[in-house]
Amino acid sequence: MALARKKITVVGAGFTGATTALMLAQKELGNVVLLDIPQLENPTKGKALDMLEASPVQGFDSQIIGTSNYDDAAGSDIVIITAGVARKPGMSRDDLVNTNAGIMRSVCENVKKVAPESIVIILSNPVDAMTYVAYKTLGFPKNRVIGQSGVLDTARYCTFIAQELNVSVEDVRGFVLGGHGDDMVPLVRYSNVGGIPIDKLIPADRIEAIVQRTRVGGGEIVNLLGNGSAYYAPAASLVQMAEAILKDKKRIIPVIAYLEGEYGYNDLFLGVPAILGGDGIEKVFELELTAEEKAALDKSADSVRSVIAVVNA
Ligand SMILES: NC(=O)C1=CN([C@@H]2O[C@H](COP(=O)(O)OP(=O)(O)OC[C@H]3O[C@@H](n4cnc5c(N)ncnc54)[C@H](O)[C@@H]3O)[C@@H](O)[C@H]2O)C=CC1
Ligand SMILES: O=C([O-])CC(=O)C(=O)O
Repeated sequence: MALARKKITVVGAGFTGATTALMLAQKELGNVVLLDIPQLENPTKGKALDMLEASPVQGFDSQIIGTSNYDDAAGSDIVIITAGVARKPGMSRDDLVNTNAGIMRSVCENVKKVAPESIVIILSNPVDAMTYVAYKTLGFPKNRVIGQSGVLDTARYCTFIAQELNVSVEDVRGFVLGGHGDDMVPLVRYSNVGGIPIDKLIPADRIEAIVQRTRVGGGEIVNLLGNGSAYYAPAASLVQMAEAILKDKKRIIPVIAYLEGEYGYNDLFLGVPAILGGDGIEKVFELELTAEEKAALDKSADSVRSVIAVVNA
């Protein structure tokens, strides 16, 4: 019996969605369906065909199709949602909430019909609140609705640490807790380079500068691009999450998870370290935090709660 390839649908064929589709195919994680609105059906088909035509050169055998028809997404193992508007200089992610909540609801109404068994990963901003909207609309169990922020925020943090020390990014470990906003919480105490705690390697004022740069890392790219937001590192982050699930790798990755009592929060989606495997979020880790770290996390949780209040109004 032939083993079937996995099927991954990427909703939203803009900068992040298209980049994600190509990276998924290059890694041969499955066949890819790239889906956008009917008005953009031809450009979406064109992007998908262009990617497919890279496959003989790069030697990957994943199929990629472009569509605006949810029937093509039927039976997807993973659905990645990037649909929505991106911010421009001068805007915060939270300014996108009303527009993107409407888009998220309509996308999820379709996803739950055609791919009721899928694991859904949300990228659209403000992502903690959009993951909440997706969860409420989909009605899927909490382990199958996951938001992306921590992989990206941690990647930025690790990039800056590696740059500071002029060492390989491969040896930098750390993670960022909390919401995907300017009060996210890079956890310095749990960060190391080659096993050496970073406070033994980098002076306190430079660590603080790295933490601050990480917090506004998305805005730094928005200001440089001028008309949109980051997409290469966000796409790479989505692909790492999809790979962990599709290969049941059981990686420990920071993800936006639904919390029911963890860290003292309820009915809230927030970035926390978790095991990501074949069942989606398989376990959330509740770390011991100092009073200062917990206060920072509370502040971040409050920000997310205030955006969720807007979508619940
Ligand atoms: N969570 C995170 O770490 C990150 C989140 N983002 C967010 O991801 C979202 C997408 O960003 P980009 O790809 O750069 O934007 P983009 O504007 O390039 O692409 C968005 C795409 O969504 C499509 N779309 C809109 N409504 C749709 C619907 N109902 N169904 C299907 N497709 C629909 C648009 O036609 C467009 O092609 C934004 O909200 C952005 O803020 C971006 C980077 C990182
Ligand atoms: O900054 C933005 O608007 C996009 C995003 O979430 C990021 O790059 O972290």
